[in-house]
Amino acid sequence: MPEQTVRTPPEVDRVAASRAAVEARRARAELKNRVSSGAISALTVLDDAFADPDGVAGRMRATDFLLSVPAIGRTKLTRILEDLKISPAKRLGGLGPNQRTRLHDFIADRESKNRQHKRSRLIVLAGPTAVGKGTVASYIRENYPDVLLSVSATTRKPRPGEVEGVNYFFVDDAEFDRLIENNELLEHATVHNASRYGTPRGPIDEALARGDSVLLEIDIQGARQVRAAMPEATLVFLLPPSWDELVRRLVGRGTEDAEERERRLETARHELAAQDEFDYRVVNGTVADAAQEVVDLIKTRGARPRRAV
Ligand SMILES: Nc1nc2c(ncn2[C@@H]2O[C@H](COP(=O)(O)OP(=O)(O)O)[C@@H](O)[C@H]2O)c(=O)[nH]1
Ligand SMILES: Nc1ncnc2c1ncn2[C@@H]1O[C@H](COP(=O)(O)OP(=O)(O)O)[C@@H](O)[C@H]1O
Repeated sequence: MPEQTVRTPPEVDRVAASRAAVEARRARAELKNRVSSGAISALTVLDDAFADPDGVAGRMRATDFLLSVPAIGRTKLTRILEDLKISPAKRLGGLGPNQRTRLHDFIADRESKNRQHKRSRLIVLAGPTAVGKGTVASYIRENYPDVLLSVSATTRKPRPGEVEGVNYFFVDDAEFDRLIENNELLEHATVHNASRYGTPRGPIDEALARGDSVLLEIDIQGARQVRAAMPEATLVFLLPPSWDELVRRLVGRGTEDAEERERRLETARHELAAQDEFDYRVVNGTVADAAQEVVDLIKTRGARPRRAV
């Protein structure tokens, strides 16, 4: 029989205590990871800590807690602790009432700003036919690589030079139906009474989860659906400098015959009437200026909607 280690009671207590300490450290590390990955809100952790000072959250040090909050590093930490009048070694459960209030307000304010900040990350660019939506969107894709341009699915046939997966995902009617049935489109519409167009939901959800900005260049029916599905989206309406210039651009593009142009201009009159539903209006005078204005709106995170013109 193997020789057994006989432990005296105090030693048994010590082993158990050290196991418990290791387990508690592991639980605190796990909680820190969940806060830093955004899986759990820092405010929830704080509420838990104050409700149960001896629990996992309550035993967490103020320093470790703050460092797990996204975008707080060592440099900011020192200033924040000073402002909140909390000593670095303090555990959350051991904070006094005033310290609790200050820390709670600080985190609540931060989380509320972050929510606003996320709100303007999804930007919808819409406007009447031939105003230059496609041109401005392409300019943004080429010159502002940190803005992701959503690639729509469409049943229309590719034009010469258009690339699958860059300009559109070209699909047939059956595939478009399948995308709708599987709830894979954030919005979809039949545009100009012709082809169907839709925004794939997956890449947008992934980009927003990463914290990236996404631009959708879609028609007005689509913009309304996005607003209903994601009220936090920012809607931008692109305007022509004048009606005559809009007609010039439509004719100049040369992609529609006279009858189709008339039909589109008739639609454009209705579309222009929808501009007040949008958060911002941007005049497409020059492509570079309009693109810059749209990108500035993406970067003005959390700003309250204002009229650009
Ligand atoms: N609702 C919606 N409209 C889209 C989508 N993708 C493109 N559109 C719109 O469909 C219209 C036709 O686009 P396109 O076929 O490229 O032709 P264009 O009119 O010559 O630019 C434009 O008004 C686009 O804004 C989409 O995913 N959803
Ligand atoms: N700022 C601008 N100034 C002059 N022409 C423009 C401008 N923006 C776009 N265009 C031209 O107007 C036409 C329509 O633009 P397009 O991007 O196809 O419009 P939309 O996608 O809104 O239908 C194109 O020939 C394009 O080159």
